[in-house]
Amino acid sequence: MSENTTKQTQTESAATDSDQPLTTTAGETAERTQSEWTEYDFRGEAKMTVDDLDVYYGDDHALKGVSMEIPEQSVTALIGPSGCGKSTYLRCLNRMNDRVSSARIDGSVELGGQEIYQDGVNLVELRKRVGMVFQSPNPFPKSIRENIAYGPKKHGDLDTGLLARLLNRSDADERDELVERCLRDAALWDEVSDRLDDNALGLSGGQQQRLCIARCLSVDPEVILMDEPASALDPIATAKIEDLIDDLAEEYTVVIVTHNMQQAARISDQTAVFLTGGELVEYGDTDQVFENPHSERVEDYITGKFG
Ligand SMILES: Nc1ncnc2c1ncn2[C@@H]1O[C@H](COP(=O)(O)OP(=O)(O)OP(=O)(O)O)[C@@H](O)[C@H]1O
Repeated sequence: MSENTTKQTQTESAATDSDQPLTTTAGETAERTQSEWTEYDFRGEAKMTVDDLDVYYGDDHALKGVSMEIPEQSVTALIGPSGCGKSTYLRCLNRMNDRVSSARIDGSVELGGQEIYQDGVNLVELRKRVGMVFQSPNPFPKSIRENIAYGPKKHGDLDTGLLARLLNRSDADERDELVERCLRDAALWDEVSDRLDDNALGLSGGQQQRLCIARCLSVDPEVILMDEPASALDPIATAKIEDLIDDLAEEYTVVIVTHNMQQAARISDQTAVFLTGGELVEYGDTDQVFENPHSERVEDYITGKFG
């Protein structure tokens, strides 16, 4: 890194003032709190800022003091051996762990400068802004069209009824426009445009996963969390999802858990490496993490010496 490179440490990240723009400050190096921590200069502003996050499941301390900033409109990959806490971390970003009765979460997670763990946060609204795509495609057993229209209808985001008529539009026009836009954005339109009323469960696994991404887009999220979205897919379907993720990052902030290091290297802008025990050991530009990791343990993991 050059001398002028912005220095970003966990300590600095923790000190980010929510009243200030969430950008790094050039030329400063705070004392490192973790010897293996990476200096990281990301481009753009932080969409999410995680500060000193601990997660416990009962007595099991699954995540330990994790701090990191997630830059907007980019792909952040989370990698590490099984059980190191990647999914736990991902689920903290839209409070999915709230559903686990044994889970206790300490620390702070901000979305656009707003604390998501404060009292009074509307979880439905939060999960609209921070959507999630799971490992196994899980479309509703409904038509392709209904899969997309369901969320906005539920949230009242479609101009239906009186409002649509005042705008001189029919409910069907509103819905069909949205369905087409989301399917196009998820690179699925050309494959399904002539069978929108077919049951979504009749699609291939890769198509179902792109439909789930289209469904996630239908409520206009800012952040898309993906938990191994291609692990159940064949190489061709995986390549389509990877291309799609690349396109999505032009507009959205994407955070993806993957077991596949080549995939992380191919698609992400920055990579966070978690190691056993729930520690975030290294976080940095993807090329740097894979080609020149600061941490010996991360190097051993990446070169396959363990994990
Ligand atoms: N719902 C839960 N209840 C209790 N313990 C859990 C729960 N979810 C995860 N854990 C524990 O937390 C730790 C981290 O699990 P997590 O699934 O986040 O890891 P991971 O890195 O995503 O693993 P994998 O790559 O195998 O999916 C593990 O010890 C796991 O057993």
